[in-house]
Amino acid sequence: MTAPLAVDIDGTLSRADRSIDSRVMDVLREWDAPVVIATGKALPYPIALCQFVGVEERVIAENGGVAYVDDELFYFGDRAAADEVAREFEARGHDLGWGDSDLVNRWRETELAVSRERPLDVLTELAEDAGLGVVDTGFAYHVKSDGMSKGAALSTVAAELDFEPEEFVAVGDSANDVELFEAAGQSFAVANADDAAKAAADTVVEASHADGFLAAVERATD
Ligand SMILES: O=C(O)COP(=O)(O)O
Ligand SMILES: [Mg+2]
Repeated sequence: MTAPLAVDIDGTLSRADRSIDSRVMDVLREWDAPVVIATGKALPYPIALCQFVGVEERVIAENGGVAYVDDELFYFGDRAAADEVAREFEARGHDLGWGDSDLVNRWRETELAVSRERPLDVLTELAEDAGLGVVDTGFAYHVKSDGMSKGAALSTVAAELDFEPEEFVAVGDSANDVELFEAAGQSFAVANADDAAKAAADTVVEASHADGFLAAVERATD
Protein backbone atom coordinates (compact mmCIF):
# COMPACT_ATOMS: atom_id res chain seq x y z
CA MET A 1 0.00 0.00 0.00
CA THR A 2 1.29 3.45 -0.88
CA ALA A 3 1.95 5.70 2.12
CA PRO A 4 0.41 9.18 2.31
CA LEU A 5 2.89 11.88 1.33
CA ALA A 6 3.72 15.23 2.95
CA VAL A 7 5.91 17.33 0.70
CA ASP A 8 7.59 20.72 0.88
CA ILE A 9 7.54 23.09 -2.11
CA ASP A 10 10.56 25.40 -2.27
CA GLY A 11 13.81 23.49 -2.68
CA THR A 12 12.00 20.15 -2.98
CA LEU A 13 9.48 20.29 -5.85
CA SER A 14 11.35 23.15 -7.48
CA ARG A 15 14.36 23.55 -9.68
CA ALA A 16 17.30 25.65 -8.42
CA ASP A 17 15.59 28.78 -9.80
CA ARG A 18 12.43 28.09 -7.71
CA SER A 19 10.23 27.17 -10.66
CA ILE A 20 8.22 23.98 -10.15
CA ASP A 21 9.86 21.11 -12.02
CA SER A 22 7.10 19.87 -14.30
CA ARG A 23 8.13 16.22 -13.79
CA VAL A 24 6.83 16.28 -10.21
CA MET A 25 3.28 17.14 -11.26
CA ASP A 26 2.30 13.75 -12.64
CA VAL A 27 4.02 11.99 -9.73
CA LEU A 28 1.84 13.95 -7.29
CA ARG A 29 -1.29 13.52 -9.38
CA GLU A 30 -0.84 9.78 -9.68
CA TRP A 31 0.16 9.23 -6.03
CA ASP A 32 -2.03 6.40 -4.77
CA ALA A 33 -2.68 7.88 -1.29
CA PRO A 34 -3.34 11.37 0.12
CA VAL A 35 -0.81 14.08 -0.77
CA VAL A 36 -0.38 16.98 1.69
CA ILE A 37 1.53 20.01 0.42
CA ALA A 38 3.42 21.35 3.46
CA THR A 39 5.03 24.73 2.93
CA GLY A 40 6.15 28.02 4.42
CA LYS A 41 4.25 29.86 1.70
CA ALA A 42 0.97 31.64 2.36
CA LEU A 43 -2.15 29.48 1.98
CA PRO A 44 -3.25 30.52 -1.54
CA TYR A 45 0.00 29.30 -3.09
CA PRO A 46 -0.21 25.60 -2.14
CA ILE A 47 -3.98 25.63 -2.75
CA ALA A 48 -3.28 26.87 -6.27
CA LEU A 49 -0.57 24.26 -6.71
CA CYS A 50 -3.04 21.49 -5.76
CA GLN A 51 -5.53 22.84 -8.29
CA PHE A 52 -2.97 23.14 -11.08
CA VAL A 53 -1.54 19.68 -10.38
CA GLY A 54 -4.98 18.11 -10.09
CA VAL A 55 -4.84 16.70 -6.55
CA GLU A 56 -7.27 17.29 -3.69
CA GLU A 57 -6.61 20.51 -1.76
CA ARG A 58 -4.81 19.19 1.32
CA VAL A 59 -2.42 21.78 2.60
CA ILE A 60 -0.24 22.78 5.53
CA ALA A 61 0.78 26.40 4.87
CA GLU A 62 2.71 29.15 6.64
CA ASN A 63 5.00 26.68 8.42
CA GLY A 64 2.05 25.03 10.10
CA GLY A 65 0.19 28.22 10.97
CA VAL A 66 -2.79 27.16 8.90
CA ALA A 67 -3.97 23.88 7.43
CA TYR A 68 -6.79 23.02 5.02
CA VAL A 69 -8.29 19.58 4.53
CA ASP A 70 -11.80 18.28 3.73
CA ASP A 71 -13.31 21.77 3.51
CA GLU A 72 -12.02 22.69 6.98
CA LEU A 73 -9.49 25.33 7.94
CA PHE A 74 -7.34 24.97 11.06
CA TYR A 75 -5.40 27.88 12.55
CA PHE A 76 -2.33 27.50 14.77
CA GLY A 77 -0.58 30.86 14.51
CA ASP A 78 -1.01 34.54 15.33
CA ARG A 79 -0.38 37.09 12.58
CA ALA A 80 -1.07 40.03 14.92
CA ALA A 81 1.84 39.01 17.18
CA ALA A 82 4.15 38.80 14.15
CA ASP A 83 2.89 42.19 12.93
CA GLU A 84 4.00 43.72 16.24
CA VAL A 85 7.51 42.42 15.56
CA ALA A 86 7.39 43.88 12.05
CA ARG A 87 6.44 47.28 13.47
CA GLU A 88 9.44 47.18 15.82
CA PHE A 89 11.66 46.02 12.95
CA GLU A 90 10.45 48.94 10.85
CA ALA A 91 11.07 51.31 13.78
CA ARG A 92 14.71 50.11 13.64
CA GLY A 93 14.84 51.20 10.01
CA HIS A 94 14.19 47.91 8.20
CA ASP A 95 11.29 47.04 5.93
CA LEU A 96 10.36 43.40 5.28
CA GLY A 97 12.10 43.52 1.92
CA TRP A 98 9.34 42.53 -0.51
CA GLY A 99 8.44 45.87 -2.09
CA ASP A 100 5.28 47.94 -1.77
CA SER A 101 2.74 45.29 -2.75
CA ASP A 102 4.43 42.57 -0.63
CA LEU A 103 2.81 39.57 -2.29
CA VAL A 104 4.79 37.34 0.09
CA ASN A 105 2.77 38.45 3.11
CA ARG A 106 -0.37 39.88 1.53
CA TRP A 107 -2.47 36.73 2.00
CA ARG A 108 -0.53 35.40 4.99
CA GLU A 109 -2.72 34.90 8.07
CA THR A 110 -0.61 33.39 10.85
CA GLU A 111 3.01 34.59 10.64
CA LEU A 112 5.26 36.94 8.64
CA ALA A 113 8.08 36.36 6.18
CA VAL A 114 11.08 38.68 5.98
CA SER A 115 13.66 38.87 3.19
CA ARG A 116 16.95 37.09 3.94
CA GLU A 117 18.66 40.31 2.89
CA ARG A 118 17.47 41.88 6.14
CA PRO A 119 19.47 41.55 9.41
CA LEU A 120 18.68 38.23 11.12
CA ASP A 121 20.17 39.27 14.45
CA VAL A 122 17.84 42.27 14.79
CA LEU A 123 14.82 40.23 13.71
CA THR A 124 15.61 37.37 16.10
CA GLU A 125 16.10 39.72 19.04
CA LEU A 126 12.75 41.44 18.42
CA ALA A 127 10.92 38.16 17.83
CA GLU A 128 12.29 36.66 21.05
CA ASP A 129 11.34 39.81 22.99
CA ALA A 130 7.78 39.19 21.78
CA GLY A 131 7.86 35.49 22.72
CA LEU A 132 8.08 34.39 19.06
CA GLY A 133 10.74 32.59 17.08
CA VAL A 134 12.41 32.90 13.65
CA VAL A 135 12.96 30.03 11.23
CA ASP A 136 15.25 30.38 8.21
CA THR A 137 13.89 28.31 5.33
CA GLY A 138 16.69 29.25 2.96
CA PHE A 139 14.14 31.35 1.07
CA ALA A 140 12.96 33.71 3.83
CA TYR A 141 13.08 34.32 7.54
CA HIS A 142 9.71 33.55 9.11
CA VAL A 143 8.53 35.15 12.38
CA LYS A 144 6.20 32.66 14.01
CA SER A 145 4.87 31.23 17.24
CA ASP A 146 7.26 28.68 18.72
CA GLY A 147 4.75 25.84 18.92
CA MET A 148 3.56 25.99 15.34
CA SER A 149 5.28 23.81 12.76
CA LYS A 150 4.51 21.71 9.73
CA GLY A 151 4.95 18.66 11.98
CA ALA A 152 2.47 19.84 14.62
CA ALA A 153 -0.11 20.61 11.91
CA LEU A 154 0.42 17.16 10.38
CA SER A 155 -1.18 15.60 13.49
CA THR A 156 -4.42 17.45 12.77
CA VAL A 157 -4.35 16.85 9.02
CA ALA A 158 -3.49 13.16 9.40
CA ALA A 159 -6.34 12.67 11.89
CA GLU A 160 -8.79 14.30 9.46
CA LEU A 161 -7.63 11.86 6.80
CA ASP A 162 -7.84 8.86 9.18
CA PHE A 163 -4.11 8.29 9.22
CA GLU A 164 -1.45 8.47 11.91
CA PRO A 165 1.33 11.02 11.23
CA GLU A 166 3.78 8.08 11.42
CA GLU A 167 2.17 6.58 8.33
CA PHE A 168 3.33 9.55 6.23
CA VAL A 169 6.42 9.80 4.07
CA ALA A 170 7.86 13.34 4.22
CA VAL A 171 10.25 15.02 1.78
CA GLY A 172 11.80 18.45 2.37
CA ASP A 173 14.87 20.62 2.35
CA SER A 174 15.15 22.99 5.28
CA ALA A 175 14.83 23.89 8.95
CA ASN A 176 11.07 24.34 8.62
CA ASP A 177 10.81 20.66 7.69
CA VAL A 178 12.53 19.33 10.84
CA GLU A 179 9.34 18.81 12.89
CA LEU A 180 7.64 17.34 9.81
CA PHE A 181 10.46 14.81 9.51
CA GLU A 182 10.10 14.00 13.21
CA ALA A 183 6.33 13.49 12.92
CA ALA A 184 6.39 11.38 9.74
CA GLY A 185 7.32 7.72 9.81
CA GLN A 186 9.79 8.00 6.94
CA SER A 187 11.61 11.18 6.00
CA PHE A 188 13.88 12.22 3.17
CA ALA A 189 16.00 15.34 2.76
CA VAL A 190 17.09 16.33 -0.74
CA ALA A 191 20.83 16.93 -1.29
CA ASN A 192 20.44 20.71 -1.33
CA ALA A 193 18.87 20.59 2.16
CA ASP A 194 20.33 22.62 5.01
CA ASP A 195 22.16 20.97 7.91
CA ALA A 196 19.12 20.95 10.22
CA ALA A 197 16.96 19.12 7.67
CA LYS A 198 19.73 16.67 6.81
CA ALA A 199 20.29 15.87 10.50
CA ALA A 200 16.56 15.31 11.11
CA ALA A 201 15.87 13.17 8.03
CA ASP A 202 16.01 9.37 8.08
CA THR A 203 17.62 9.48 4.64
CA VAL A 204 19.48 12.14 2.68
CA VAL A 205 19.23 11.39 -1.02
CA GLU A 206 22.10 12.15 -3.40
CA ALA A 207 20.13 14.20 -5.88
CA SER A 208 19.10 17.83 -5.46
CA HIS A 209 15.83 19.71 -5.78
CA ALA A 210 13.13 17.91 -7.79
CA ASP A 211 15.61 15.20 -8.83
CA GLY A 212 15.99 14.55 -5.11
CA PHE A 213 12.22 14.43 -4.61
CA LEU A 214 11.85 11.94 -7.46
CA ALA A 215 14.63 9.78 -6.01
CA ALA A 216 13.05 9.95 -2.55
CA VAL A 217 9.59 8.85 -3.64
CA GLU A 218 11.11 6.03 -5.64
CA ARG A 219 12.90 4.83 -2.49
CA ALA A 220 9.71 5.25 -0.45
CA THR A 221 7.64 3.07 -2.77
CA ASP A 222 10.30 0.33 -3.20
O1 LIG B 1 8.17 29.98 2.08
C1 LIG B 1 9.33 29.62 2.39
O2 LIG B 1 10.14 30.37 2.96
C2 LIG B 1 9.76 28.22 2.10
O3 LIG B 1 8.73 27.48 1.52
P1 LIG B 1 8.79 25.87 1.60
O4 LIG B 1 8.43 25.50 3.00
O5 LIG B 1 7.81 25.42 0.57
O6 LIG B 1 10.19 25.48 1.25
MG1 LIG C 1 11.58 24.05 1.39
